[in-house]
Amino acid sequence: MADKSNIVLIGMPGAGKSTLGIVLAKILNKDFVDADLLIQNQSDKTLQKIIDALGPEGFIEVENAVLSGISATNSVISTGGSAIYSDEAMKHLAEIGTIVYLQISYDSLKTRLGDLQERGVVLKNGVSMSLHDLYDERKPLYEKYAQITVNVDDLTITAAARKVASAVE
Ligand SMILES: Nc1ncnc2c1ncn2[C@@H]1O[C@H](COP(=O)(O)OP(=O)(O)OP(=O)(O)O)[C@@H](O)[C@H]1O
Ligand SMILES: O=C(O)C1=C[C@@H](O)[C@@H](O)[C@H](O)C1
Ligand SMILES: [Mg+2]
Repeated sequence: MADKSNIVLIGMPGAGKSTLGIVLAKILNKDFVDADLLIQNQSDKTLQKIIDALGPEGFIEVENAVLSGISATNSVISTGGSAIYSDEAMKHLAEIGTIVYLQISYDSLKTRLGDLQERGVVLKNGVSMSLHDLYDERKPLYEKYAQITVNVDDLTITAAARKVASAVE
């Protein structure tokens, strides 16, 4: 049987998966894996360079392959915001851990993210896609894969990490 000792964080870009993830790992006495850094390591390129070179669909293929190959145990795994576009990867992550959706409102997304173009976000329908379009497109996908949902609007990183820890313990 697969080891389900991992906590896998999903959610909108800027929801705090990376920032909160490491705090959560300390609270839960787990290791920490940032999937974005695995993608960079395995491609030897920055995320933005991969997106620029391969386009959104190409980046999603690379992300799918890297996430599907994760074999971590007893870790908090922070995914990138676009992980939910890869069904194979999400199924693998559900087999090796509990999927926790860090939910934020559209207003929080807007405040956290700033400029979409600067942030290196995957815009599947091209650069004309607004932040609102992105939120509406992704929200049902995060909900589809979530096993536990934790709203982290208006919480500090530490308070949000404690709330997630209580939800999973
Ligand atoms: N609870 C919070 N309160 C205030 N700011 C936050 C909070 N969580 C994250 N931030 C800030 O939002 C920004 C994005 O956070 P972070 O990089 O952790 O997001 P992410 O979910 O990992 O995004 P991505 O999907 O792009 O990897 C950072 O500047 C971070 O400091
Ligand atoms: O939400 C997104 O589209 C992304 C978020 C980042 O974490 C990276 O995975 C990448 O820049 C794409
Ligand atoms: Mg991150």
